[in-house]
Amino acid sequence: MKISIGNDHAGTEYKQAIMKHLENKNYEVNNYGTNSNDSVDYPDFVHPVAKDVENKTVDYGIIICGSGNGANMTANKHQGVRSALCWTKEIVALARQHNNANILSIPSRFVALPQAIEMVDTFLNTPFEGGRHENRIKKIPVEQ
Ligand SMILES: O=C(CO)[C@H](O)[C@H](O)[C@H](O)COP(=O)(O)O
Repeated sequence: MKISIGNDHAGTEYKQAIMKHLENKNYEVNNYGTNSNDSVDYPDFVHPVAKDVENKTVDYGIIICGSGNGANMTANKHQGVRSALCWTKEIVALARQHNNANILSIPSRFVALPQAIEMVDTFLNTPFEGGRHENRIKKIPVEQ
């Protein structure tokens, strides 16, 4: 499974730990940075992740910023992206089961690192339920 990951300065520490965790499990990970704690603008690091998901060159994206909101808003501007801002593993499970979320947005300043890692595992291992949820997600895009 291929995953793209991107973050701002508030997410660097979490990103590094999540990448290590994923690579230990043999996931293929594209890291778009940032890789330092210097202040940056989250869209510069989130758009590349969302483009990969939009173009289906990866299976999933993981994005991290302080509140998760800026990253989530940015990702959801891309066609076919369903990015979910989550702060518990239960919400993550629902985002996969009901919404077929393809990007997980983690608010690093509001969840502990072990919980964030647990959320990532839940995200990657929970299937979409389909059924009644299929029609609903088809209605999400604004008609052109
Ligand atoms: O974009 C955000 C809010 O939606 C993220 O939480 C950022 O990480 C945050 O705004 C960064 O804040 P800082 O004061 O510049 O560190």
